Formats: sequence, C-alpha cells, structure tokens
Amino acid sequence: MSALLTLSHVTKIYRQGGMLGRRQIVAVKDVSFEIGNEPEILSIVGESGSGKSTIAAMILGQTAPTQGILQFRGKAVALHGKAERRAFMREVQPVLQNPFEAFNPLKRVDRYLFETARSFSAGARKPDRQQIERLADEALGHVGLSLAEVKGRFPHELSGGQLQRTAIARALIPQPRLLIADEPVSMVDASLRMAIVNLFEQLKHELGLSIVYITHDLATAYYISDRIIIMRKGEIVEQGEARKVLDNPQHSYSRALKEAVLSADFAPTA
Ligand SMILES: Nc1ncnc2c1ncn2[C@@H]1O[C@H](COP(=O)(O)OP(=O)(O)OP(=O)(O)O)[C@@H](O)[C@H]1O
Repeated sequence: MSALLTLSHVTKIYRQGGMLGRRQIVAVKDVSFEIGNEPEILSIVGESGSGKSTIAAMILGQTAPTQGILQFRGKAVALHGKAERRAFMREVQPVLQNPFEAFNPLKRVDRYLFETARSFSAGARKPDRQQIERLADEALGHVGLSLAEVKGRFPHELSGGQLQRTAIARALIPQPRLLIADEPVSMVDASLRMAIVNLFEQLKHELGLSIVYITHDLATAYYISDRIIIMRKGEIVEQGEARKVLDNPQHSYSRALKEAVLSADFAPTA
C-alpha cells in the first residue's frame, strides 16, 4: 500500500521579476519525507524563511514544485479539475495561522460551518437544514465546543481560542485524513497554545487523523509530535522520532534551536 503522503526530492524556486527575472529564491531544496498510513503528528520546525509554509502550500496543491514529486495516496498532487480538487480537499484540509483572517468579520461563524457541511456532505441528496446543523455540531463537539455556543456569533464575539477551535472544526467537517496546520497557535494566547496542540493529539487518536504541524514553537512540537523535521534555509537538516531528535540533536543547527528555546522559555524561575 502506498504511503499517505510522499515528498520525493522536492525543490521550489521562486523567481522574482517574472519568468525572465534574474533573482531566484530557493525556498525548498531537495526535501524528501513520507507520512505513513498510521495516524501521526509530524512537526516541521525551523526559523522564519526556512521553507515551512512553502512545503505546506505544495502539499495542499496551492503551488507546484519546481522539481520533484508530491504524492497523496500514490497519486501526484497536481490538481486541475474541480472534481479532482474537491475529492482531494475532502481528505486534506488546511488549518490557517490566524483565525481572525480565516473568518470574515462581518459574517457569522456558523455560516462557514454550514457552507462547508453543505458542500462536502456525502451522499447524492442535498442535506437538509437539520442534517447540516448536526454535522456542524458534531465537528464542534470534536473540538470541545457545540453549535449552541457559536450559533449566530460573529468572529469578534468569540475568543481567539474559540475561533481557532471553530476553524479546526470546520476543517473536520469533510472528515479529512490529513490536516496541514501552518503555525496554528502563533496567534493564540500563550496560555491556550497547549490546549490547542493537545486537541491535535486527541483528534489523532479519536479520528485517526494525521497532522502536519508547522511551527516555530519547539516546545509544543516536542509534546505532541511523533516525528519531527528540522529545516534550515529550505533544507532538512535533521529528521526522526521527535523525542530522540530533541533530546539529543545531532546537527549543530538543531542544537542551537533547542538552546534558544531553553534559554527563552524554560529558564528556571526559582
Ligand atoms: N510567493 C513567493 N515569492 C517569492 N518568494 C517567496 C514566496 N513565498 C515564499 N518566498 C520566499 O521563500 C523562502 C521560504 O519562505 P516560507 O514562507 O516557505 O518560509 P517559512 O519557514 O514558512 O517562514 P515563516 O516561518 O516566516 O512563515 C523565503 O525566503 C521567502 O521570502
């Protein structure tokens, strides 16, 4: 059986100034990794500009690699037709960085859930209002909310944490197999970060989801990842089982990254 997701020697070069532009930015360089069929959380960490978001965009089929191959369930992630794109999005869903950008401030958040439920609900018949509300409520239940709590509310009437949970619930409605979460906690209050990442772990177990968790935050990555990839300037410098890599980093850059976290976040208070 093919792996769920395979990246094989993937490179992405951005050319600035159009096709004839001289300046090239190698955002991702010869990156290879796999996500297997067992549910897992794979973190991709690295400093700003190391190519993390570009990898997310390529996995989501939003931008094509310059070289190399990305496959989902053994098929190239090259999405041309509308039907093909929809089938792919049913299985692979993004969770965006800033929930306040994901939702239009003038639109009630339940509308997003209902629209997603309407467009992704399985079966030939159009779901009725009751079914749509049930799907939204079920998805919200997985993130510790209920439809009653968000119904009729505008984004500013929810806390950042509630809004990010609602965004995650929306991503769950199509019953995806893989979530691509690009910096999902960077805009959330530090005190709520652990709660959101713990939620990822819970979703992995409850729903059999795999999650690509892209972050600067080594601490949360340490707690929830099965595996970790450390990137620098577009390249993978180290990858492996998260605890092993972070307990005993082999590469000098991984060690520096860990040192930086230890001195900033974990300085003893007493
Ligand atoms: N559309 C684009 N056009 C040109 N260059 C780009 C584009 N998108 C990203 N880049 C460049 O590619 C490199 C990798 O960027 P990317 O956003 O993937 O890194 P990142 O690790 O996600 O950074 P951050 O943590 O700040 O989001 C950077 O040098 C960036 O400036």
